[in-house]
Amino acid sequence: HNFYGPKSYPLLGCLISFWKNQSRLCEWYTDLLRESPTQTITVQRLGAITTVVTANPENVEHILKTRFDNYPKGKIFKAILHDLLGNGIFNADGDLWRMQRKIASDEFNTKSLRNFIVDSVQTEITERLLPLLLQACQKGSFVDLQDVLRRFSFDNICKVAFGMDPNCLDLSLRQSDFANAFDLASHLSSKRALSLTSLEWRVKRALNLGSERLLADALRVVHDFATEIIRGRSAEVNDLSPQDKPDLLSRFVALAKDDVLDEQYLRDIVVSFVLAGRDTTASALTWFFWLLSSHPKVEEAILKEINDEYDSGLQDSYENMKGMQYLHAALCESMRLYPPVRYDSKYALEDDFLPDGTFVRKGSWVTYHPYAMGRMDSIWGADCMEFDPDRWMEDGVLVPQSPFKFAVFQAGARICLGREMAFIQMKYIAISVIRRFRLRVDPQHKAESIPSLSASMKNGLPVRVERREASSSPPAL
Ligand code: HEM
Repeated sequence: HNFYGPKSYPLLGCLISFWKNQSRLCEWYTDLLRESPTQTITVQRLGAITTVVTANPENVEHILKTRFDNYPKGKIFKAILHDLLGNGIFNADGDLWRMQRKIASDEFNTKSLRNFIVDSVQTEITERLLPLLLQACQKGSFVDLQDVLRRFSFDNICKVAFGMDPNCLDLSLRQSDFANAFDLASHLSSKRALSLTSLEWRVKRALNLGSERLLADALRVVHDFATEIIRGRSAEVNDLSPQDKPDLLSRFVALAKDDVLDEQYLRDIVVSFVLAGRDTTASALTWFFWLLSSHPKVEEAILKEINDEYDSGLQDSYENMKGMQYLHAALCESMRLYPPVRYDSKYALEDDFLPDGTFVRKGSWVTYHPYAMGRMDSIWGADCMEFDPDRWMEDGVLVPQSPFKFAVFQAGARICLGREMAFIQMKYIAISVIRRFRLRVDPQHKAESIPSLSASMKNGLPVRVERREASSSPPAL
């Protein structure tokens, strides 16, 4: 059977090259996956669980769809996020996951939730984002676009998940305790994954020491806050209808009238949504605006599409936004090269063979790697490193790619539930900003990502905001 991987030694495995490449793990895996004949490698090193990493679409389909039941999140991953998420959808497997998935995907398919998402995004844009950018434009100072986008998506996901507005994008206000605690709790929870062994954080947790003590304090703030909102909402339960209380929590509360979902379970579900929906869209848009700043032709083509669509009459409507296929292609193209979730690991319950012949031993990790997949000639052709939205277009129409090839939102049964919401948010922001402003990235800025699971830009993205002249539609703020 197939076995490719980094240079390894008896006992140590690939420990030495792993340490050498620690600051560039994604790039290192990408190089190794390119060299492997089937774009799959097996990584073994002292002290770590064996991991099969793949950038092969057939293998990805096998893991995420064909043998879905053999590749759950697994106990180790669940333990890391359990204090924050409990059994919420993002952290559950089996029947617990299936039940939440069914309810949540039914709700995500309703028109009323979609309208609510559109309204929340539009309000956040007109009342906070555009005034903030206009002010930066008048002052002529740099603004950290990544920070602005993160605040935007936190406000927005809280409104959609909880029906609550933390008002993070209003920089004149003190950041809410909930937002601070949520930031800290998610940061410290994911840091657990970087511990050498889970024993390290488990001992600290048992003794309430260091980062684990900080985490416990932050979790208390997050959970108390969420519980308070849930109690308030449950008291109103009889008056709830999707029209006047359209957020996700209210929908789950309405379904929990017969005690199917208890208070803690409701809390885990909504907190899961906040975690899943907060930094991903902000990360996608940060890299998108950074790429646009060095690809003026793409920016012009997007602006033309926007102006054509607006000239056709329908202002700021969902249909207008949906119609913009080149913009959609440009966003996909940007996430192909800079996926917000760079890699994602599953746990093998039983021995298995992947379609390319790679053996997976029971108890190992299996990682699919969207970042490396976007950089494979075998998938996207020799020009795979170029940012070219046209590769998604045929005769002016967007041609979607297989989700097993473009696995940025995962694929199969657990495909991201928020992808439509993410596109609504990204497209509205892109349209509103590009129509009115030109963002100039600080020429001194070096775009580097922080070596972590999510693709944040190190030191943010400093941009200067300029008013766009002579656009066919004036910048009404
Ligand atoms: C560009 C933006 C986004 C990207 C690239 C993205 C990507 C992903 C990925 C890779 C997963 C799989 C994670 C895993 O199972 O380990 C996922 C799951 C999920 N995402 Fe997203 N996401 C985005 C935006 C959102 C938003 C805005 C929401 C909020 C509604 C959301 C809600 C979820 C949920 C609830 C899951 C768990 C689904 C399940 O396990 O059944 N995502 N997303």
